[in-house]
Amino acid sequence: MNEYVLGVDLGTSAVKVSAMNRDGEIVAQQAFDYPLIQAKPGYSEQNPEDWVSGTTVAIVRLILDDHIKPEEISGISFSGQMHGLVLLGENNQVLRPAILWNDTRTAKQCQEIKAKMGSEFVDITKNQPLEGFTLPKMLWVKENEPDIWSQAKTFLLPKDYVRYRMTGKLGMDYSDATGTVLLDVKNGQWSQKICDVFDIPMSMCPPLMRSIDLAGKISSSFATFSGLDTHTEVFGGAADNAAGAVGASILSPNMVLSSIGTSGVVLKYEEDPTVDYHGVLQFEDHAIPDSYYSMGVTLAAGYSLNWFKKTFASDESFDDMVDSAAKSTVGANGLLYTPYIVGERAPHPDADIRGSFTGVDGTHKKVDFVRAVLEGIIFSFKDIMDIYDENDKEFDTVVAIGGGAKSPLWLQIQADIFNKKVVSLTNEQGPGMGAAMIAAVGLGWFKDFQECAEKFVHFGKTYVPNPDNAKKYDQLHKIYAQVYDQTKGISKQLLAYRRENN
Ligand SMILES: Nc1ncnc2c1ncn2[C@@H]1O[C@H](COP(=O)(O)OP(=O)(O)O)[C@@H](O)[C@H]1O
Ligand SMILES: O=C(CO)[C@@H](O)[C@H](O)COP(=O)(O)O
Repeated sequence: MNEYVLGVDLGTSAVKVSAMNRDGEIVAQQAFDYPLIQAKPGYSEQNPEDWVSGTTVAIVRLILDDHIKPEEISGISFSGQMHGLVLLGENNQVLRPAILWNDTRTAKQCQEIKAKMGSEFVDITKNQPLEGFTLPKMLWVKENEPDIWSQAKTFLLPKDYVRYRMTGKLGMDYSDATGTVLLDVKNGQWSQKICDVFDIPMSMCPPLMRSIDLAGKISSSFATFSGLDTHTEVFGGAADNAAGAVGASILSPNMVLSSIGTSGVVLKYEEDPTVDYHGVLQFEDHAIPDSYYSMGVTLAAGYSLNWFKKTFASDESFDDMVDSAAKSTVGANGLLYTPYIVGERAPHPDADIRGSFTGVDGTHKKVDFVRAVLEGIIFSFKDIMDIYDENDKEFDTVVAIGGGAKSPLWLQIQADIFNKKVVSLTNEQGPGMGAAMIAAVGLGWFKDFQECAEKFVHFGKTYVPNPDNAKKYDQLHKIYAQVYDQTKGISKQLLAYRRENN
């Protein structure tokens, strides 16, 4: 009999479910898109029911179209978009749309956290309070929607809600729990102190588990709904970036992950829990027991490209639009783009900054704009890599994952801007692969992630920096790095104008 694990990658644009066998081969994949609700500038929400139905449809298609037999699915695990607040009431019903990681409405609540707790907050959570994180979102609901807050009994993160609907069991894994900034990271427990200061009942915090822990089995109601079998074991899973790092075999400090999904992430495996990036980078529990990672996030990486395509190139395919950038030059003929179109997180935590094209010239063509967008996103990653350089963190290999890693041109741009070799995977689905690996290790198919990665992770082409291009990009990055300071005042004024006139 065949045996499979399913890796559920609950992204921001879509859910992708991969079925993998014991030899680490992807035997089938299905995806289902869902919308983002952006009612006001800075707002970003999704309906948790869309995640559940999207995941169910993808699983049903694996069973009906790809002929994966339910009795052959031994385990399921998850990679989940981080930080999104799902509030549940008395009967675990969803109380309002989920407020997502890229929603930046909580500047006031972040200030309140800083004012009330100062550096003690960073000591406990290993992170600064930033708009995207879960605690500020809870405080926003408490302040702005007191009727909803008064009904709230539990909070979950996106993939935890899907897991709950599959198993009937509430829980959250440590890698995602760090991103709530309610976790006392050193002690591996919800922080009583933070709950007390902000008057959040500890009872709202779900039980904690490790990524590889068994959360439960498929419930009979979800089995009826999806066609799955009730023997299938469901494991905790991880934050998408932790799962992506596992799926890209980032298992030692000499390797760095570059992920272009809706967001962009530069991530480094950390062995030492006392490392201090002064809150400029995030610091999280890993999916691998007793280990950590640091990362910097560009809020609008793939999102910038989606926005550009939707707005200026809706008649072209994604591949054609991205490939057209080869007709421009290194540096897009002197055009720079900053990807701050929904605000930014690292290295400029600023909800009010907005994007820009700088140097627009009468000779520029659409291909220059496409190229500037691709390059600007990677310049923002370079800003984060420079923080590792400043902290004497050495690494020699960058592994690229996410939808953006589908483009060979963009992978070469990464190698040239980072001036480091960039390795792709044979399949760009790092988070989905990581989710499947978590289930495989949870089931005991492998003794640890290292052994599992040897079977599951397959590196593809290596992109080596072109020295001439690297030199030009170094010069351009120095110009790019000035744009944030030069545009932040203007961005604030424009945002105030929009708020007054919307
Ligand atoms: N052919 C392509 N070439 C380069 N980038 C692409 C291509 N297709 C999609 N993308 C980018 O990939 C992003 C989606 O990546 P994905 O990892 O699936 O995101 P998420 O997990 O956030 O849903 C899109 O925002 C888009 O910008
Ligand atoms: O906020 C973060 C990490 O802190 C994001 O990386 C989200 O986890 C969403 O990821 P994608 O949908 O872009 O994969």
